[in-house]
Amino acid sequence: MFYVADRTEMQEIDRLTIEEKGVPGILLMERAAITVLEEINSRLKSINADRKLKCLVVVEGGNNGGDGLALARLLYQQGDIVHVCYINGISRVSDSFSYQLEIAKKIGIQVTDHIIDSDYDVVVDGIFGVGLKRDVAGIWRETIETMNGLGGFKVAIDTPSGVDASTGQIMGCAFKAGMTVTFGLNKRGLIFYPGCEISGEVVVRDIGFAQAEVDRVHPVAYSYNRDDLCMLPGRSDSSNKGTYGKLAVIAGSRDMSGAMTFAAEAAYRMGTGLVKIYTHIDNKEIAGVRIPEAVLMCYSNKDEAEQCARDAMEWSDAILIGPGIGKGDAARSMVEYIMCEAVQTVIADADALNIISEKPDILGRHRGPVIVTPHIGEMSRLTGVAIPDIKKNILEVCKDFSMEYNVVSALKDARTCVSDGRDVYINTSGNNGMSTAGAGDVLAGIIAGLVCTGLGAYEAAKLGVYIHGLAGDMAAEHRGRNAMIARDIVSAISEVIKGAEHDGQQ
Ligand SMILES: NC(=O)C1=CN([C@@H]2O[C@H](COP(=O)(O)OP(=O)(O)OC[C@H]3O[C@@H](n4cnc5c(N)ncnc54)[C@H](OP(=O)(O)O)[C@@H]3O)[C@@H](O)[C@H]2O)[C@@H](O)CC1
Ligand SMILES: Nc1ncnc2c1ncn2[C@@H]1O[C@H](COP(=O)(O)OP(=O)(O)O)[C@@H](O)[C@H]1O
Ligand SMILES: [K+]
Repeated sequence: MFYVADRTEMQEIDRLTIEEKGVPGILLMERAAITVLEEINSRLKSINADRKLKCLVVVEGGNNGGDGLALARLLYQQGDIVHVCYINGISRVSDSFSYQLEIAKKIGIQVTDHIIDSDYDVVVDGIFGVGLKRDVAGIWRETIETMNGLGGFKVAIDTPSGVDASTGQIMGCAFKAGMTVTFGLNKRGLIFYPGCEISGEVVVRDIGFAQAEVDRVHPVAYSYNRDDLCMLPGRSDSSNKGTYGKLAVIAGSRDMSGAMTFAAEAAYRMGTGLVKIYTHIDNKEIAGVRIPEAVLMCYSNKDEAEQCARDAMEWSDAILIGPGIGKGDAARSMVEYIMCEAVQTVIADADALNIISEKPDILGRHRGPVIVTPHIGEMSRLTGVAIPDIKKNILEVCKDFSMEYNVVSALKDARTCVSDGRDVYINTSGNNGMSTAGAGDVLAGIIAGLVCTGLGAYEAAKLGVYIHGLAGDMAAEHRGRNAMIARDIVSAISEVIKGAEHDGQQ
C-alpha cells in the first residue's frame, strides 16, 4: 500500500518536517535536487559517464524553482553545460530560492530571463510544483509552450508545471514531461488523467520527510501494489465448498445472457464455493453450456422473479444483483426487495443501479453491507451530477456518495476510486483494452467472489478492483489491447492470483 497525497497534505508534511522537526527546507531542497540528478544520470549517462549534457533548467521564484537551481548547480559541478531561465514573474520569492540563486550566479551559471534556443539534451521544469494555484497564463504559458517545443529529455521536478497536484486537471497549459521525479509521496495529480499522461514516467523519491509526519497527516488516498495481493483470503486443507461461500448472482434478462456468465465465472475463478444464477428462463440453455458449474433458478414473470429474490436471500451468503437484468417490472421488484431486505452483503451493479437511481431512497434502507459499482454514467444518474463534473472530481464524488448512503462505492473509470466514505483507494492497475463490453460484469463477479471467500465489503471492493486491473493487464499481454474481450479478463484471473495463494484459516 502506498499513500497518494494531494496539494494540502503534501504542503502540511513539508511544514511539519521543517517547522516542527527542525529540518531546514534548504536541506530537503538539496536532497530533492540530488535525487533528480541521479535519475537523469542513470538514464543519460549509464553508458558513457563522461557524456557532457547540454541542459536547460527553467525556474520561477518558489521552492520548486529552488529545487531547479540546486539541480542546475549539481549538473554544472559535474561538468555539464547548464543554462538557467528564471522567469521572474511572481512577486513573492521564497528565501530558499533567493539563496540558491545567489550561489548559482556566484559559481558562474548563466541565468537569463528568457529561453535561449538550442539543442538541449535535457530540459528541466522547475517552474511550479505543488504551489500551483490557478490557471497558467501570460509569460508562464508562453514559456511552457516554448519548452514543449524543444527536443531533449524532458524532466519535471515534483509535478509538471500546469498539472493540478490534487486532481490531475490541466490548469490552462502544462509541461509535457518524459519523467517526473516527485518527492516523498506520489501525488493524486500524477495518477489521475489527464495529469498522468503528461507526467511521463513517475519516480517517487524519498528526500527526508519523516514517516511520523506522513502518519500525522494521514493522507486520505492510497493505492495498492503487488505486495497487497497477500490480502487474498487463504484456503484451509480441511475445507469443503461451503467454506468458501454461496453466491447468488441475479443477472441476465431476455436479451442479455453474457453478463451473468462473466460475473458467475469470475466469482468462481476467485475461489467461491458455490454460485447460483437467478435469471430469465430464456437464458437457461446458454447458462448450462457456458457455466455448467453454476446452479440455476429461472423466472418467466414478475411473480417468479420475486420467488427468485426470496430464494436468493434465504440461500446465499452474498448477493450480486444487476448485470444485464434490464429495467422491466421483474427486475425492479427484485432490486427493491434485495436492497431493502437482504442482511448479507449485496453487490449492486449495472441495471440495479439504474433502477435505484429512479428511487434513490432504496439505497438508504439497506440492512446489511452494500457495495455499489457504478461507472461514471451510472454515478451521474445516481447523483444528478453531470459526467464532466464527476470526471474532474471522481475521488470526492466517490467518497461523498459512500458517506451519504453508508455504502462502499467503486466508481469505475480509467482510474477507479473505491471509498467507504472515510478514505479512498485509487486504482492504478488496468489498461484501455478494458474499455470493452462485459468488463464491468467481470469486476462485479471478482468483488463478489472476494466477499464469499472471506473479505469484508470494503477490502473486497478495493482488492477486487486491483485484481481486475491486473487481470486486464495480463489479458492485454496475451491478446493485445485491441483484441482482448471480457472473457480474456476472466481467463487471466487465475494467472494473477495463483502466485499469491496461501494456506490459511477460514
Ligand atoms: N517547502 C519546502 O521547503 C520544500 C519544497 N519543495 C519543493 O517546493 C515545491 C513547492 O514550493 P512552493 O510552495 O514554494 O510553490 P511552487 O510550486 O514553487 O510555486 C511558486 C509560486 O507560484 C505562484 N503561482 C501559483 N500558481 C501560479 C500560476 N498559475 N501563475 C503564476 N504564479 C503562480 C504562487 O505564488 P503566489 O503568486 O500565489 O503568491 C506559488 O507560491 C514543491 O513542489 C517541491 O518541488 C522541496 O524542495 C522540499 C522542500
Ligand atoms: N482505459 C481504462 N483503463 C483502465 N481500466 C479501464 C479502462 N476502461 C475501462 N476500464 C475498466 O473496465 C471496467 C468497465 O466497466 P463498465 O463500464 O461497467 O463496462 P460494462 O458495462 O461493459 O461491463 C471498469 O472496471 C473500468 O474501470
Ligand atoms: K515542476
